Amino acid sequence: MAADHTVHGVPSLSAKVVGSFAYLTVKDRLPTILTKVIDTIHRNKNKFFEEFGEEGIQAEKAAISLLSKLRNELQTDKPVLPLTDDLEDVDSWNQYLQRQQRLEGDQELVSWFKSPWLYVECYMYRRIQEALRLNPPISDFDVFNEGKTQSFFESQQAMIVLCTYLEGMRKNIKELSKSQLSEHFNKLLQVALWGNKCDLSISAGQDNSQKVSPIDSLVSLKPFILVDHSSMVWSTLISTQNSGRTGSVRVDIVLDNAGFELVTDLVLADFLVSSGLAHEIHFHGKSFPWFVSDVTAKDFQWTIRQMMAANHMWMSRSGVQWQNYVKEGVWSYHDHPFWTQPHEFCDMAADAPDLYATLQAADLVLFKGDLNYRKLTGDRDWKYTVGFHTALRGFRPAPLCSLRTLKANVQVGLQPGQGENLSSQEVDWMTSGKYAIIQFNSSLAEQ
Ligand SMILES: O=P(O)(O)OC[C@H]1O[C@](O)(CO)[C@@H](O)[C@@H]1O
Ligand SMILES: [Mn+2]
Repeated sequence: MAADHTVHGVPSLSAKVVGSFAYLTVKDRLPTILTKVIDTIHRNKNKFFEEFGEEGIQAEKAAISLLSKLRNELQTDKPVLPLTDDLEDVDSWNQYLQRQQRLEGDQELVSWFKSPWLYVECYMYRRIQEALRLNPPISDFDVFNEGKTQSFFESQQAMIVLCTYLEGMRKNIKELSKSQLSEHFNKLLQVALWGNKCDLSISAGQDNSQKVSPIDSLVSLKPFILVDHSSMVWSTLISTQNSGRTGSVRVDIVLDNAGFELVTDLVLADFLVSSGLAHEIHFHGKSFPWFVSDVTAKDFQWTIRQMMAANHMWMSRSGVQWQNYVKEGVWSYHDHPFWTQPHEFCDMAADAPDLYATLQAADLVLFKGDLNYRKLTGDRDWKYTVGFHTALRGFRPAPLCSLRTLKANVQVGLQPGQGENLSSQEVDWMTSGKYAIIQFNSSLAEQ
């Protein structure tokens, strides 16, 4: 299926619009990320030496040299180059480049500032991976690991609050009425939503010792949820129970960031299982380090181990419970190369039919975070009032819901005038992470 730069006249967001958020990201934010990656590799020089001797040092130098070259290509708007490493997704990436080239036509080569933002930003993370893959002794080094670990430890206080809430509820969860369950569900759905904001702001403000509860802050955050379809998500879960089906209810969570956000997702998943609303949770993560803080298999396992080892009774008890869920297969972690590719999700059925079929087996799919929203909507310059269903362009493997704080300038499904009002009050409302959506679509028609 062809990616199209303009769908029904709706263009992809791109750095070619000078001054746009895409432009500022490609011009300033991406080179800054690359500089930090280079610095991280350099700071770990001694570790590479200890592990691999002189070969480790050579690999460190060679990787840094490839990344500096990458930064230079980006900053001088050079053509996007084919990948040359041995990962399983190389052909798919190189075919995608050809696809983009066909859309560009003969006149212009695909390049950093001219092509769709979604494509070039994803490509940058894949090139970081290439720089490591081409230098085998350090191929598995996660350049974003330090930040992810730090985010986990900085939000301990908020995690304790969440685990205490969860363990308190677990005791008599089977006796709760439907309306009590629905209240807990709404709270934990919102916690998972705001977990996408940025850890510290929801956890304990600037000061970690000040114990602001992520549960208590939900009330004051409520006005910032621009679209709230949580009742439809609830109805979907309940209807699977009422339909008299014998099979088990399965919820898939397409994860976003490690650290506090992942813990909020695991707390929600635990609630779904322990309440009996779901019987199986499939988590989908990334197969290599991606967009700075996204969850990989290692992060997933590390997080559960850290929880188990925590020096707090309820936190470690939650960790033990989660480890059991994994052992029993009630929870499972999956990755698929498609999640670390640049495709809009409407391409999934054609380009990753196995993954699409996997999602079709779910009763509900939750998509966490901003990047997943950009991929759901194709990262296009949609009008605010266009329906979510329209923007999904046929992507409907199962009833789905996006839980996302706004960090990029794409938003659909707003009320007439809502977007314009926000724009007149706050220029950066779409990118600051202050606003959020719980946006649902079930298969057949516009909501
Ligand atoms: O982790 P999230 O919520 O997907 O956020 C990452 C987002 O941040 C950005 O870098 C923009 O701020 C986007 O490229 C990306 O969509
Ligand atoms: Mn992310």
